[in-house]
Amino acid sequence: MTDKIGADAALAKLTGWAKGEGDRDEITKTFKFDDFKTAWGFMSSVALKAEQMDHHPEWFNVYNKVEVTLTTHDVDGVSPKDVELGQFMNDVAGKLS
Ligand SMILES: C[C@H](O)[C@H](O)[C@H]1CNC2=NC(N)=NC(=O)C2=N1
Repeated sequence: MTDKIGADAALAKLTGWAKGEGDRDEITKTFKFDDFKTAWGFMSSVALKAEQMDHHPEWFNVYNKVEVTLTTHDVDGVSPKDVELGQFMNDVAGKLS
């Protein structure tokens, strides 16, 4: 079981993320890449990490853009798992950009 830390605590640790616009305790970021192939590579890397963690993003992809929302259903809010996955996404995107 993981702890709920809340969006503000997560945002203090993550570059470029923001509070989601929904009613839930969630964080969001839009990643932009050169093209669809690169966006898909990002999503593939993140998907493998998400499976390893048993922690899955909500995301929406159009061409080179991937809009991501992270929250933890098990605690009904943002947890350290969201920080870990969000940081992983930042790291992968940094290598692809
Ligand atoms: C049973 C399984 O461990 C859970 O449903 C996992 C799967 N992926 C998950 N992903 C996210 N984002 N939050 C969860 O609480 C969650 N729980």
